Amino acid sequence: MSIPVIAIDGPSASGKGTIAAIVAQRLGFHYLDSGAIYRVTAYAALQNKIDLADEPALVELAGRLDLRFDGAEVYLDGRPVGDAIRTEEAGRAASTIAVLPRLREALLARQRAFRQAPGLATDGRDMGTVVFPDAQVKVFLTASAEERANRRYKQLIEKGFCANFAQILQDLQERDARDAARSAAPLQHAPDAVLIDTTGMTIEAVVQAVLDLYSQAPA
Ligand SMILES: Nc1ncnc2c1ncn2[C@@H]1O[C@H](COP(=O)(O)OP(=O)(O)OP(=O)(O)O)[C@@H](O)[C@H]1O
Ligand SMILES: Nc1ccn([C@H]2C[C@H](O)[C@@H](COP(=O)(O)O)O2)c(=O)n1
Repeated sequence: MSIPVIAIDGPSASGKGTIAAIVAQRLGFHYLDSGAIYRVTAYAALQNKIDLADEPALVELAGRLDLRFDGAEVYLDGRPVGDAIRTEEAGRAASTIAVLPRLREALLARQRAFRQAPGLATDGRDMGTVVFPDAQVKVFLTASAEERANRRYKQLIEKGFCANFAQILQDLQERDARDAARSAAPLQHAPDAVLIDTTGMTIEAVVQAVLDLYSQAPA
């Protein structure tokens, strides 16, 4: 029997990471924030003065990245990167390199290594379509662009960042458009993923909906 995977994909600030992390905690599963891998790769590229369009250099960098995850913290070369990868600029840089097919391929094994007993809950853009196509539960999580921008605004303010609602809404729409338009593993609602529109839903209600899907999924 294969190790169960709950794959949650969807656009920016739809709540994928929040929901996947809580689901993982409730089930005692491992958790993978695949976006953090793209974010920290872009961060490392900028630190190493690598052009974000230079695919061969990025592939080489991805192969030698020393990454460690501990809860919500990501360590690069043994040092915590903290909120430096959580800004909208870092999200844009991650989305920029994420269009490159050979880079995506170079990051696949790193993501699949998170599939360990007793199970994995993960979030991203291609978790159910490319990285774990045999996932037991596939969810496409979304919410209206305004609601997502509002959630991101509050999240940034809580973290002590400056935030402008109109700018966030524009950034988020641009990032989603780029993620959906690329030819390699685009953001999409795949036919075998259950759509959950979380507009107006509480976090707990969304968590429960995903847990219900898991309990109904064939073993
Ligand atoms: N159903 C919900 N209702 C209200 N707020 C929510 C809900 N789900 C998530 N949030 C809040 O929205 C914010 C964004 O959520 P989160 O970071 O999980 O989104 P994401 O989809 O993983 O974003 P990204 O892909 O850009 O990293 C968080 O502050 C989270 O607490
Ligand atoms: N599976 C994934 C995860 C992330 N990306 C890219 C595209 C996103 O805009 C960017 C940041 O992700 P986030 O942290 O906001 O989830 O990384 C991807 O292409 N595939």
